[in-house]
Amino acid sequence: MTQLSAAQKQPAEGALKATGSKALYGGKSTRRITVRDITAAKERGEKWPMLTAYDAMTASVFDEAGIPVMLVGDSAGNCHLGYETTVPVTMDEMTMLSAAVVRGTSRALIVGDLPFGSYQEGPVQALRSATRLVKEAGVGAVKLEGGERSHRQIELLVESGIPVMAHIGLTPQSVNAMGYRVQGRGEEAAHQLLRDAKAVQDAGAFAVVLELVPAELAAEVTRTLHIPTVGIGAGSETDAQVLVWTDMLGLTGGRVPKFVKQYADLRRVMGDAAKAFAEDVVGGTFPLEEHSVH
Ligand SMILES: Nc1nc(=O)c2c([nH]1)NC[C@@H]1CN(c3ccc(C(=O)N[C@@H](CCC(=O)O)C(=O)O)cc3)CN21
Ligand SMILES: CC(C)C(=O)C(=O)O
Ligand SMILES: [Mg+2]
Repeated sequence: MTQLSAAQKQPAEGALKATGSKALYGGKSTRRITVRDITAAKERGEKWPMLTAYDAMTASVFDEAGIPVMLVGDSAGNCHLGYETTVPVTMDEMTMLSAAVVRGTSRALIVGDLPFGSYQEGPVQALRSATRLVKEAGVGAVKLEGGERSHRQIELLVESGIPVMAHIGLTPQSVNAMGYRVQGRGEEAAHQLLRDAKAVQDAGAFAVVLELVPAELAAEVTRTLHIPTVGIGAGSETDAQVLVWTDMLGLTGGRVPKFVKQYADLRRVMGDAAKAFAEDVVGGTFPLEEHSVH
């Protein structure tokens, strides 16, 4: 591993000065972050990062790096479990993965994604599913897709004491109906997105993901709402940014959406390491005396 520079070991002094010791990223608190901390960050005008995580080990790396919010995304379907889409992911799978991420972290707020089919029947089904993630996995909040169409679900969860992150724009669980297309282009679609954003805020969501919407529209939604917006393919003006961890670290096989920035090439690092191990075994150079017991 290369040595981290001093600048990489801790956030820039400027960032700390601007945000103070309460900052979600770079702040000094070691207790677990809550949705109230997220609300306070919007009041301070602070931007924050979110990453997905699907297992305890990866989550512990991001927790130690100071990532304040982790999403156990149903993107686990295609990024962790080998499905084509997020559609087949079950509550049993999300509960198991979410529990692992909670166990691997001590500081990050963990948000559990409600999978397709676990809340569409109505508010009561949504409450039953969300309760499972809270009680069995220990998540601090849940996320579900849909704006106006999901407002009754959001209302009941919030009334019941479960913080909800909403998700509008491109909603991948509806891939069979909408495809993976940019949402909110054109006047009518832009107005619908604004209505969806207001609906989830009015229903009590503490934050809202905006996926694959024009940057100008995402900026308008961010200015209009008092809850934070979390962008993915939604430009630079949202309060927070989220990426799928296997995309941003170069582990995802195949095509990656164009809004992803790749910060490492783990696929190559891991592939090279596997080949080096295989060559050592075949060539008899592993194990050596130092790896042996007598
Ligand atoms: N690995 C991965 N990363 C993701 O971000 C992700 C998933 N999987 N699975 C669930 C959804 C699906 N997502 C996707 C998938 C594809 C595009 C995509 O191909 N978009 C086109 C733009 C299409 C248009 O212009 O309308 C692109 O070129 O990025 C976008 C989001 C985002 N989510
Ligand atoms: C991309 C984010 C917002 C998501 O819903 C997921 O990873 O499942
Ligand atoms: Mg999701």
